[in-house]
Amino acid sequence: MKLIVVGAEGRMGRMLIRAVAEAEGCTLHGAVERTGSSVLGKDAGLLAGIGELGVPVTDDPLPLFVAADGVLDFTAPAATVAFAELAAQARIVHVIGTTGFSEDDLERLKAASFHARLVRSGNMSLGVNLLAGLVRKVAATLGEEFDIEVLEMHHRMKVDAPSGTALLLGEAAAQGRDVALSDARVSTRDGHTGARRPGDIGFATLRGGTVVGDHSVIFAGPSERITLSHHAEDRAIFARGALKAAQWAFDQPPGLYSMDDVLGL
Ligand SMILES: NC(=O)C1=CN([C@@H]2O[C@H](COP(=O)(O)OP(=O)(O)OC[C@H]3O[C@@H](n4cnc5c(N)ncnc54)[C@H](OP(=O)(O)O)[C@@H]3O)[C@@H](O)[C@H]2O)C=CC1
Ligand SMILES: O=C(O)C1=N[C@H](C(=O)O)C[C@H](O)C1
Repeated sequence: MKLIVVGAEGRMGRMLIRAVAEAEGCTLHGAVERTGSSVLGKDAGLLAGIGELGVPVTDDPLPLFVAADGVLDFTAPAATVAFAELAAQARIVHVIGTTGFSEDDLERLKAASFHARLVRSGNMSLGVNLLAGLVRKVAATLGEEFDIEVLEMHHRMKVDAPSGTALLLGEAAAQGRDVALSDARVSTRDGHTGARRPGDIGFATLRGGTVVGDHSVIFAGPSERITLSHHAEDRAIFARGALKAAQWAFDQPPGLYSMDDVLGL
């Protein structure tokens, strides 16, 4: 499978270049960075620290997209929406790990999925997607006397909050309770907030250091508490999931898919 990595210089971009170069049946077809980036023209393999691959980083995605099978995209919302429109024109697979989308962005991704095969998830790891299933089940089993709080911590460079994973886990809890997350979500508390509303799903965000990604869903009930957690130790887990998603989507019709579809959960 001929794959392009966009956002090649990023933390995930460099990890993805390494993962594609090592994966059986995959080749790195291209590497893209934004116009003005200091790494344009540099070899993608050297950028990723694995030796020359003969793939220079470019800021011109279109010629690459038309001759590729898929694109791995962990960039930023505006960039991803533009790449999805190109993936739709080229009728290829677009694996989207980017987080922090607005409702309008999500509508545009949906439109692109009429022609492209899109797989989008706030977390591409096996562990988090399994955890989401557990959260859904526990939330469906426990009543509203158990308060649900989602706690996350990430490295100091992360730009969006709550994390895509926290929202994915919050969605799972809301599905378990058969409510809309938008009605139950409480993302900020400051000052005299009053008592907690029954049924709220709260989010708390910590940022600092080099933490790859820690998430806990706490079910706090009368005199007892259940905590379900995931700790990401290496970004390789996200890259592995993204590659699996690309290979799975290769045989699918156009559409918007999730990691549940990819993993058969
Ligand atoms: N779903 C998942 O499993 C995971 C999701 N993520 C998400 O992936 C995204 C990226 O994370 P991370 O790698 O840490 O972030 P980085 O900031 O390290 O990397 C993003 C890269 O994308 C580049 N970029 C931005 N806009 C464009 C553009 N228009 N064209 C080409 N390249 C562009 C950035 O360039 P510049 O610096 O010049 O802006 C940067 O090099 C985030 O949204 C994060 O939350 C991260 C890990 C796992
Ligand atoms: O920005 C990150 O680093 C991560 N982003 C994703 C998120 O928003 O949940 C996934 C992972 O936790 C790392």
